[in-house]
Amino acid sequence: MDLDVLNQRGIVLVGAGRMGSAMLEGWLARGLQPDAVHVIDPNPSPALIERGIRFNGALPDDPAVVVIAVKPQMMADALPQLKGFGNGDTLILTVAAGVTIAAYERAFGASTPIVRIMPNTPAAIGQGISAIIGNAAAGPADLALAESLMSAVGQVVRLDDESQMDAVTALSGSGPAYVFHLIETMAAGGEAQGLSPELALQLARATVAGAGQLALVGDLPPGKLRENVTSPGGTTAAALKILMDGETGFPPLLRRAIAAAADRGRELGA
Ligand SMILES: NC(=O)c1ccc[n+]([C@@H]2O[C@H](COP(=O)([O-])OP(=O)(O)OC[C@H]3O[C@@H](n4cnc5c(N)ncnc54)[C@H](O)[C@@H]3O)[C@@H](O)[C@H]2O)c1
Ligand code: PRO
Repeated sequence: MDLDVLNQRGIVLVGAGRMGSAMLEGWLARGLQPDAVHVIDPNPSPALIERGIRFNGALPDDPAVVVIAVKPQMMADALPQLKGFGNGDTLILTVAAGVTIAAYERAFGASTPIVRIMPNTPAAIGQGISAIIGNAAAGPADLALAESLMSAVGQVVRLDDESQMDAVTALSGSGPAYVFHLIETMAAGGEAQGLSPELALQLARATVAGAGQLALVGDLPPGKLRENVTSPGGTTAAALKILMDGETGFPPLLRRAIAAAADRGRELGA
């Protein structure tokens, strides 16, 4: 990633909580200079302060990028102080769920380049995936800069239309939580069969991580990987009969869960 423009002009991060810090860790690891980073956050993390990042101080007049990573519910408090970064050369990036590009254009002005991003927390270890979409004022160089920043912390996909963002949020933005819950519930299932909590958790974690890695790096689609585990008439088939049930299994359950998350995204943006 070419960080020269960020190291020269500076980057402002508004909100350094779980998602803001996860991205910042990835950028620092790839050569972003701590003294080029200006964080606005009323509750700065001591770990970040120790890195030499500037907190809640004077901001550069013309930073290359402003990254907004506050909760959607805090947006009305956070945006007014940033208005001065609008209608210039500063690229506005935002990771907030639900909040639409139109809302940022109202705050910054429609000629401001704005890119909406939906990342996820595996960004903290460089294994995230982010979807990006820009407004009309965001040109190819703006999108390239947004893509370059987010590819420092994982994969990046470009969306065709902002209307896809709530579905993306429901799938990959919130998705790590579903997987962590899968680990919890698989471990609980192992415990119910007599394993100790520690052993059940170790087995569940390694199984989900290993299966995830296999699905990511190999050429085989997940359905084929599933078949490769499933001996006819064997143990896996007995479990999948329950999990793949069209009425009570994963398919209707995850369809409902992802729909609920997407609906909530639409509500947050309304
Ligand atoms: N956590 C995730 O998995 C995830 C994934 C994708 C997108 N997001 C989006 O990222 C954003 C942040 O979520 P999070 O989980 O990091 O939340 P968080 O609560 O961990 O972090 C938010 C941070 O914003 C700070 N803050 C509050 N008001 C502020 C203000 N007026 N100005 C500056 N900073 C302020 C808080 O002190 C906190 O550190 C949300 O909009 C969320 O939709 C989160
Ligand atoms: N975390 C945020 C939320 O729960 C957005 C995606 C993941 O709203």
